[in-house]
Amino acid sequence: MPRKLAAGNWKMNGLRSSLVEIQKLAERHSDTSVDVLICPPATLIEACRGLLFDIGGQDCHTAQSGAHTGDISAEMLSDAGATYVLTGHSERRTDHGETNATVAAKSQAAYDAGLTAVICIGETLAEREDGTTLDVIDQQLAQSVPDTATADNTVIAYEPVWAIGTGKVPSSDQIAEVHSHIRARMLDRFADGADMRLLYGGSVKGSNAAEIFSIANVDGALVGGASLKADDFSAIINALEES
Ligand SMILES: O=C[C@H](O)COP(=O)(O)O
Repeated sequence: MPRKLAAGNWKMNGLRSSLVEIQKLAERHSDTSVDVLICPPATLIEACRGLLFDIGGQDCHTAQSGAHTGDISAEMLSDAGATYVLTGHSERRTDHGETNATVAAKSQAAYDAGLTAVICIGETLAEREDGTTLDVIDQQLAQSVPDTATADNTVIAYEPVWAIGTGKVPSSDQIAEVHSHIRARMLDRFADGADMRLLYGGSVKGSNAAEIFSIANVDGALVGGASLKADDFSAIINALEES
């Protein structure tokens, strides 16, 4: 059985004053039975050192150093105390034109720096409505997940683009279909595919978390908005612990 993981992506939110939310969460979940990951903005990673939880970056460059103004490398994230990094989040794919090939290169850079990559995939609303969801997922998995992926260095996050920040959540059957499809592809491709953690992301809240965590092959969640406040994220962690 894969280890359960509750991951919070703060996106471009959070000042030093927000660290109190992580401290509160750490106090409440000091004996948690699940893995908890917080991906704050890069400016706060160093300040999170020593906290109870795993800390991750939200993106990294394909190179470890060089003339890339404004970018951050996986090695730098690791040096600041991160152990994970998100790659291929839909906001990076959409806003920054990241292709599957870029996502694979960033994920490989993460592995090379000793980080675990949380590789994000998911269909748009148009693709869902066209009935091409599983084809899109297949292509993203084939092209974004490096051949060097293992259950230790890789987490797959299924985030339907239309469910991110919208309050719209796919039905349990829709999540189950995609997660079982991803599991089958990971089993086909990797010897330890059964242990690779598969997260669902998109409008996860305390009120829907238990239902989502009851779905087969859902090993946790990648949470945006509801990870910003300790009370909200705590309810999701509780639901994962009880699942
Ligand atoms: O990375 C997190 C996802 O984009 C989900 O965001 P959300 O929980 O605000 O919908």
